Amino acid sequence: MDVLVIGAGISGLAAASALQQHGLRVAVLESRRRVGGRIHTVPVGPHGPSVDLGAAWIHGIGSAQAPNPLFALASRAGLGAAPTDYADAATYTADGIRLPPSAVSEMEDIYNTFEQHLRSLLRSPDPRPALQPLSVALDRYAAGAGLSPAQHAALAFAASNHMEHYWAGDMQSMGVAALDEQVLPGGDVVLLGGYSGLVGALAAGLDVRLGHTVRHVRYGGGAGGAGAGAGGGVHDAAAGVSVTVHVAAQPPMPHGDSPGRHPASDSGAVGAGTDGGRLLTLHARAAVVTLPLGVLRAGGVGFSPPLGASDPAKAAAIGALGTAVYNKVIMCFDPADVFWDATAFIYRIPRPHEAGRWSFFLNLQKVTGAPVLIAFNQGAAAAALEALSDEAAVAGALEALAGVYGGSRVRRPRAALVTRWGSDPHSRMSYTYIPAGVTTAALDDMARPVAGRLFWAGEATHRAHYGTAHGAYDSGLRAAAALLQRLAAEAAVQQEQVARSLLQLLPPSPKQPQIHLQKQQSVGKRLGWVQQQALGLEQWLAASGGAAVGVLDGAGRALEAITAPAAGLAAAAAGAFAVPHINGGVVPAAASGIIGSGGPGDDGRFSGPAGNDTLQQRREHQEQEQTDEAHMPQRAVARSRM
Ligand SMILES: Cc1cc2nc3c(=O)[nH]c(=O)nc-3n(C[C@H](O)[C@H](O)[C@H](O)COP(=O)(O)OP(=O)(O)OC[C@H]3O[C@@H](n4cnc5c(N)ncnc54)[C@H](O)[C@@H]3O)c2cc1C
Repeated sequence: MDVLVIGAGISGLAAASALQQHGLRVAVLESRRRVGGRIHTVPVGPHGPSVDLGAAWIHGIGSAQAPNPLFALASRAGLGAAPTDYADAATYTADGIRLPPSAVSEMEDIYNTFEQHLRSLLRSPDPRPALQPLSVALDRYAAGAGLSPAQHAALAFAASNHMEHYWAGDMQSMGVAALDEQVLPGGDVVLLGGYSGLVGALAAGLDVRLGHTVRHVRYGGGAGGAGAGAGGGVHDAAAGVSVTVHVAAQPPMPHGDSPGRHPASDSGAVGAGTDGGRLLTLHARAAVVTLPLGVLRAGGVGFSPPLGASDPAKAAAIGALGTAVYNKVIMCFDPADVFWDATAFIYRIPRPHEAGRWSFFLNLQKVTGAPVLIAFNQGAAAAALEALSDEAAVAGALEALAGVYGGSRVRRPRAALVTRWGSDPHSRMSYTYIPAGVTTAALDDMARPVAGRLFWAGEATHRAHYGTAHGAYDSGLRAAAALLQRLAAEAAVQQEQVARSLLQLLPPSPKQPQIHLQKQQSVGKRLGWVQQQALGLEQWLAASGGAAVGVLDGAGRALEAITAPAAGLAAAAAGAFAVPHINGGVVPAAASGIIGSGGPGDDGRFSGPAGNDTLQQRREHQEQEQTDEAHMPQRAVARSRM
């Protein structure tokens, strides 16, 4: 296996898909019994309409030139989408008084000015204002701007609607730096058939292993990686990564969770091994870790070496970033029972002791035609909701609606679903927020690869679009690109070493090219994964004034061409040859170490000036030479891809 991707959420699927497209062998390890993670579309009740328990909106479809990648993916997959307009709303007090448009408009104006003020704080050279809690910033702003108590209260409600419902933390917990993100243009849409259509399209053709709960990740350091050389226990650093997985005893159900289990909880799949499952260790060259921040923080997945040793900043970010809880109470009614406004949204200004509870409802009937009302709760209110039974949670939502519409008008839903993302063992959160005292730089810490073996993706690793599905998707592509770049760099180093070995076999003068060509082919076969390209070699031998050694991969594809400088063999013989190094640099090498008359014997050993060293020993010598010669003057070198 080349790469193990941990987690089959949208970030893991994006990474796996990209890596597989580049020819790598990839397995995705997923603890749940379904793909999608925090994206999960299910019917509300038997034969009910499909609803999203997790992500529902594509936030900002982008422009024609730069579309939101998820919107582009949805379009390619033929998934329908419907826009939502947040201004298409009815706003009520908790006692059912509807605010006139002028009051709503005044409230929005106050909020917009406040938001501009916060953005100016982000641009301030003094970092401290960006670290304060949003609630403190709001109170200070209200005092400074001379807002009346009514205006202050209106601003608090609008800020809750805009900020708490978007980032899902409480104003007291979230910091001003939360605004340091990018918002894609084009307005928001919901996917008509649900978000799971997107992950289904991404997962097609991938090797996804459901019911595989990762318990431990051992990793070594590739050359030059952060943390390289840190103690990895029994794990061989050069081998890449070893992942210990608990495989659930029950056969995974690819299309979802078992009937009767609450769909948002998936609680049965992370067992302690008591369910008769088995432990398995898988090996790969590298891994992409997409574990949710909540799972990382809970510590259920171990890392060797510990992340705190390999990347202290990442370990600190895992502890510092916020794990927001956002929950939905999804109620499906008989079409004849629809009692609420025909607007897309219903906002309710909560009573002071309700702390933002039951303040935001989405009317799916306006958006998709389904007679469904979704109540959202965030932060502490959402966490508290998880302790309630489904019946009690629905009763709370209906009671709030009764305050708005009158008890006699409110009907009971025929089916309902209540999410509990905070206690879901596979996520332990809804999404990441930026707490007071923290900046979005922590998200970069989350994203940084570790030891050249562990690449990180997931919404908590995206500085510009954290907390979103498109940010998660994009982070998967970013991690895949970094991993590919790393493997390519390592391959280049290996190719360079092979090229050195090939060059060692060249004759002092190119009088007997065929003999040495055969020897070189022999080396190529012994190396297993590389063959020298005969044409390039013949050119090299024939020209002696500079030509190319080509290296092919096992499938015969050209990986690299290493071209000698114009002076070629003559220059090399004179002791000033250079071969390309990763990232366009060069590693100079003395002619005496490169040009020799030896070649591989039948036993695979080299003979010649360096004695009877094995190929491995010779490589080690060469590595030592590289180190010793690092300060030698460099000559021009050309590097080309064939
Ligand atoms: C209620 C709610 C509403 C949301 N609304 C929106 C929205 O409207 N728009 C939007 O853009 N975003 C929204 N989001 C956020 C969005 O859903 C996430 O940002 C995104 O889905 C995260 O994807 P991910 O791949 O980073 O993580 P995940 O989807 O969580 O994927 C991680 C995967 O790792 C698996 N895993 C966990 N532990 C292990 C283990 N030990 N071994 C193996 N696998 C493991 C998990 O099961 C999961 O499948 C919402 C989220 C929630 C919860």
